[in-house]
Amino acid sequence: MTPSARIQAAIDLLDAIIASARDGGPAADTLIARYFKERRYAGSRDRRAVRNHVYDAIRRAGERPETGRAAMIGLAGERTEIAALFDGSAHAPLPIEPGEVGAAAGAVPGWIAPLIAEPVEQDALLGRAPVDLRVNRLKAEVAAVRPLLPEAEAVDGVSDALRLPEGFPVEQSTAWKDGLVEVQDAGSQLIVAACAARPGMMAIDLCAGAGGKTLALAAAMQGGGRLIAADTIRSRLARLEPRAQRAGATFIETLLLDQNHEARGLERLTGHADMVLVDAPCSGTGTWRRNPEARWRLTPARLDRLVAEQARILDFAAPLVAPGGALVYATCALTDREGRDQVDAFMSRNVGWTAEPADMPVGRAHGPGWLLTPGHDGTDGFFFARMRRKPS
Ligand SMILES: C[S@@+](CC[C@H](N)C(=O)[O-])C[C@H]1O[C@@H](n2cnc3c(N)ncnc32)[C@H](O)[C@@H]1O
Repeated sequence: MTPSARIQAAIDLLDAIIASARDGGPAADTLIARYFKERRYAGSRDRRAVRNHVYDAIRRAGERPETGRAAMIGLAGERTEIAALFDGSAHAPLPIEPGEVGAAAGAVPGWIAPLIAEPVEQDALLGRAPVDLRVNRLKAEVAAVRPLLPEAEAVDGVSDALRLPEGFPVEQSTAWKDGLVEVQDAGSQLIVAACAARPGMMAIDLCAGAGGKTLALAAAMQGGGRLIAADTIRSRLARLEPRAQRAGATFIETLLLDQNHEARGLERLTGHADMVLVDAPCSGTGTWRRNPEARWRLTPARLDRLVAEQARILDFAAPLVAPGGALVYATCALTDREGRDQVDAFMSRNVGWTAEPADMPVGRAHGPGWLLTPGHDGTDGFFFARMRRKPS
């Protein structure tokens, strides 16, 4: 492909990504993979260049652009080498018309900017994310893994974390294939640390998904005790099984819950858990550096629905906790409605709970909980809080 044809390919892809964000379709990565599957003539350098153009244009535009061409013209306004490729040659975009305007630059959609927690550095939400690993203590110590991944660096304040450069193909490494490491953001690892899981505990990961945090809880429990991974989506829980096998975490039980009838499936566990983790569905504000087009999908109505669902999940999670046990609430969102205010509202709806300060070497206190942000901590963005149920 010529450099100009790569720009046109990026424009075509951006059109598909914009429509998909508007209509709730597949993620940008899926669309890019499909696009190149149908265009075998594109070599690896073409793919890399097109992908970079697409993500540069997505990162640059806080609001969802009208068209892919507008998104790329916006980028061209800041990069003359891209502007020069709108040359009208074969397979190239038509020249930029005088007065043709590109998409506006910005980090965050205007409607959500004022809702993001006050200390968050909004520009850093769209930076590039490294590949963080968690050393799986069920199989290895950090010191034993380091020589296997010499490119990896330690992460201050997160004992089992190693950090690799963006895009490092860790899944091709022996350490990953043998289950010595899992890909997991250092911030997620700190949430699991806040759960203070220990061998012999009865722990429930209530929104387990494919089990990223379940596996870390299993390692903290050293395979001893009872660990239940629950979710409402069967396909997500199914992805946990092979990961657990690879990690040697074979004591995990999975529990498929019926959406809106969760309490029924959880009834026999009432009052039994030493720790319940609610890693709630959320706006994903804190992971925009990994999925930058996700900010074009979010709407005020969707945020309202998420906030209501988080409150509902907290309310059916709380009765599971034994007296003296802990409820840990976490989101990868940075709006106060989903974090600080959600926990404050839970505490005012329920008596007999105390918020425990996290006091970690990374992050900062925020209301009843703890905030991690890309700008301040170099992790994905998270809010989490640990609430202790009064002993009986
Ligand atoms: C943020 S994701 C969890 C990520 C996962 N804990 C990890 O570390 O990889 C939120 C999960 O909550 C699940 N979920 C949504 N509504 C739920 C509900 N009512 N009860 C239980 N899980 C729910 C979603 O299916 C999704 O897998």
